[in-house]
Amino acid sequence: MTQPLVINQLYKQFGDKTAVNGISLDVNEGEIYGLLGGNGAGKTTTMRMVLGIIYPDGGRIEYHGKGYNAELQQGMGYLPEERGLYPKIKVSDQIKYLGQLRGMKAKDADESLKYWLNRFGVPEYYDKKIEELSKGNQQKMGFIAAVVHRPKILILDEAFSGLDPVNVELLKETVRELRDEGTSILFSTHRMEHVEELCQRITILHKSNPVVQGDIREIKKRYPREQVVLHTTGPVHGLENLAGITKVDQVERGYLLHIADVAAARSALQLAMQQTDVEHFEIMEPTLNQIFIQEVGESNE
Ligand SMILES: Nc1ncnc2c1ncn2[C@@H]1O[C@H](COP(=O)(O)OP(=O)(O)OP(=O)(O)O)[C@@H](O)[C@H]1O
Repeated sequence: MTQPLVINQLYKQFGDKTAVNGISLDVNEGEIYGLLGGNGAGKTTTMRMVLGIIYPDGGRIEYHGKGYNAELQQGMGYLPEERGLYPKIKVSDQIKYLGQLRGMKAKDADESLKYWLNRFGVPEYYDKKIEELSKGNQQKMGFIAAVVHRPKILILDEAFSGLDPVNVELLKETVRELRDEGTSILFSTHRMEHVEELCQRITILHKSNPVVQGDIREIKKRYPREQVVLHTTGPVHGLENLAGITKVDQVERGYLLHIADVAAARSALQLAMQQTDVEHFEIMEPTLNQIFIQEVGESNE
């Protein structure tokens, strides 16, 4: 079976600025693929090339094994980072029109729009103009515009920006459902916790270059474990004097230790057991946030 989306050595230059410098990745059917990077790293440019809005200067994109063709638009959906809907036009007129542009019959577009408005608990927005809605609700309408025609490939650029926590959960659930129905989703965000929850594979871009790529669990194994959680019933004295312990933070139920090596974790555990009962001991995996900051510590622009 051919993959829905394969990007091979994609390259884009604006004047003398290289915006994307040789990115390759592929998205499977029923996958949410994370595209990460600081401001100006090249995420939106990559997405716009996938959508055929701008042309690559080098490299190739294949959709189900074929190059770009106009019909593809019917099978793709896009939620842009900046709001893409017209403020003065009614939600229903606008989204039904977009659905029809992507090959839907007027009746089907109408039914689909009503389904999504109900799904998000806002059927009354059907007759509202975009400018009458709050920023977060405009974002939800943008999401509906991206999925109204049930695209096979969905491009979400900062999909959760401007949403309150309840709406973030609602949208996350919806994105997972679309994935489970087989949609291939390319997902960009600055929020690492969303990536940890939704994506299995990622690419981190830094200054236009892919710097980290692959399965999140495999990526984490490549980074040293530098923190230890130690929960105890009583105090532990002398942790800061052990070799290899670089910092001791007191936390609610014990300590968070910063370690230089695993031997330091072992000696901390031994010391704690000599003095009190140990309730919990864990050598922590690095978080994606820590990996991101390590790789993209320096700003892009
Ligand atoms: N149309 C354009 N003309 C000139 N330069 C551009 C254009 N579009 C993007 N760039 C430049 O290309 C680089 C990558 O921009 P891009 O918007 O892809 O980054 P991004 O990773 O999406 O950033 P952000 O997280 O801030 O949205 C930036 O330096 C940007 O200024």
